[in-house]
Amino acid sequence: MLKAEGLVAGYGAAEEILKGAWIDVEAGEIVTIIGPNGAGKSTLLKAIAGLVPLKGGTVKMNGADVTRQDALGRSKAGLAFVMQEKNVFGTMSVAENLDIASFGNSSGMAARREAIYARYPVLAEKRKAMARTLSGGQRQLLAMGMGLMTEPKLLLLDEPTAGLSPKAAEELFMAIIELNQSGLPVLMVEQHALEALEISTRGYVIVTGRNAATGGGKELAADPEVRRLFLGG
Ligand SMILES: Nc1ncnc2c1ncn2[C@@H]1O[C@H](COP(=O)(O)OP(=O)(O)OP(=O)(O)O)[C@@H](O)[C@H]1O
Repeated sequence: MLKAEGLVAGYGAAEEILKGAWIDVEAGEIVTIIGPNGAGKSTLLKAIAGLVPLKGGTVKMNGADVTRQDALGRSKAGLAFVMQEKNVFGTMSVAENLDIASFGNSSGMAARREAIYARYPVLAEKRKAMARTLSGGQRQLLAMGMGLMTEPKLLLLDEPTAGLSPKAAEELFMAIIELNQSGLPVLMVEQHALEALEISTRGYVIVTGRNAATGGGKELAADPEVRRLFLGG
């Protein structure tokens, strides 16, 4: 489904952050990227989504080369990227946030919004509330709902549980599993590495912009070296 190879990217004149990283996602998978702070995990997701310009490498979606497409083109190709922070418009209502996420594809917008309300009743209850009044977990559901408004083929989530209480984080992981079971593949970056790997079909370890390890989610979560390096033993 997603095949990203040899990605080289960074910010301005500084040393490249991504130095040849690669990621595959197959249909039906949840794939998690873990690694130390500053390894380039978020940059990797942004490079896949077209939000950081690539200096090398290719990104393919379902066999189609989207490397030269900008972020909107990649969204139309089926990629939805949910940022870690500032991922909703705080002074707009829940409904307005969902509608603005339909930018470029307004036909059938109301039906898609209703489908998201059916999936996340809490958003239906709060449809007129300003997004800034939502709890952290509700805000993250709204941000994912905004991604779903584009009818993606692959959902990219950058640290979806960041800043959430343990209970809210667990609920969000459940929401990610449910989304995946409804047929949507997910590629996420997570600081809660162990919990995320436990629900993932596969995982990648990224260190200083390169692939350091890859394997099944549970297998990586149980790997003593991964545990020592990233999970505190
Ligand atoms: N917009 C930016 N401009 C300049 N440098 C940036 C920018 N965004 C990130 N960086 C730098 O790129 C490097 C990799 O950042 P990135 O956020 O991709 O890492 P990460 O693995 O996701 O880290 P963390 O786990 O801490 O979020 C860091 O040194 C960071 O300071």
